[in-house]
Amino acid sequence: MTYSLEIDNLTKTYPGSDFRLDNVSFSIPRGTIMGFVGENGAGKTTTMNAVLNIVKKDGGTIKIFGREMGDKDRDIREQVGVVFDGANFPEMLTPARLAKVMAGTYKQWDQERFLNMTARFNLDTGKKIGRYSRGMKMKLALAVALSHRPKLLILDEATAGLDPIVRDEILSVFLEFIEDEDHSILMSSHITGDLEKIADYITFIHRGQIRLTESKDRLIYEYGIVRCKAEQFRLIDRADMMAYRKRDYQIDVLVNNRAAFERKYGGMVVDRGSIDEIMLLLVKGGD
Ligand SMILES: Nc1ncnc2c1ncn2[C@@H]1O[C@H](COP(=O)(O)OP(=O)(O)OP(=O)(O)O)[C@@H](O)[C@H]1O
Repeated sequence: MTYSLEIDNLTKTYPGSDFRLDNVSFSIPRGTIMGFVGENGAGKTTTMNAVLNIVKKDGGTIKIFGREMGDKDRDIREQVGVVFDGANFPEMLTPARLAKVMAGTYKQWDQERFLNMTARFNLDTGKKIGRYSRGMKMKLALAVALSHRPKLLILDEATAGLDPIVRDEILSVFLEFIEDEDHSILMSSHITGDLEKIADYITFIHRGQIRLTESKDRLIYEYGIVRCKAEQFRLIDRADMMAYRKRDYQIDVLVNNRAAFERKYGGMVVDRGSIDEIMLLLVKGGD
């Protein structure tokens, strides 16, 4: 399998902060979308910033298209499109002017694509960006990111605060983007329903540590949550639990093979878990 992005034992601390990105490792196969989820402050943006060389890593390796990126590697940098929450283009510019600036910045700038994308998103390219709504700014950021012909898109909360109709449009654009099997996406989102729709894999991060990377279909169709009473819980081998969480009247147990679990523990019912529920168990549960 070939990968667009390979992160291996990435570590990062900030001076004066007790947060630590702790040996973060995960990879994104070409042609796929990786959803990146975790609580506020878990380390998603720090990981993405390290990939982009915006923050300097303390240790580990990061390979984009098989190569480590140094400060001078403009060619790799150009192949990475970035959309961060609160994209801030100069407010006085119109998108038409902005496109001229971008055409001077990126060797591969594709003006026709930019015009197609802005038309598709109903963006008035003659209106100052300062007068754009938040959703329009996000769509503009995406149009810009896609117009320098990236192969990897890094999206940090790119659909946050957008209405469901705009989100749906944007998700379709992401799916079209990865139709080219050379293209991949790393996207963080607290809207896990969006990831359930389009991601191929999900990576869960908690307090700077990767808890799990798994295919979304396995998470939805093979993983499961057993909701059991204390006496049932005592019968379950620890090796069969990925995590568990004690609640008022029941204990939720995360298992990675629903069918095998039900065969082994006849009578215990295993529900499908949503990505939110699985995250809660991985984050709040014991194991
Ligand atoms: N420049 C910085 N200096 C010091 N600490 C920082 C800096 N940037 C981030 N942090 C800290 O690093 C931790 C991880 O932050 P990060 O932004 O990576 O989390 P996140 O998972 O993206 O969170 P969110 O979902 O809230 O966006 C937090 O505790 C944050 O306060």
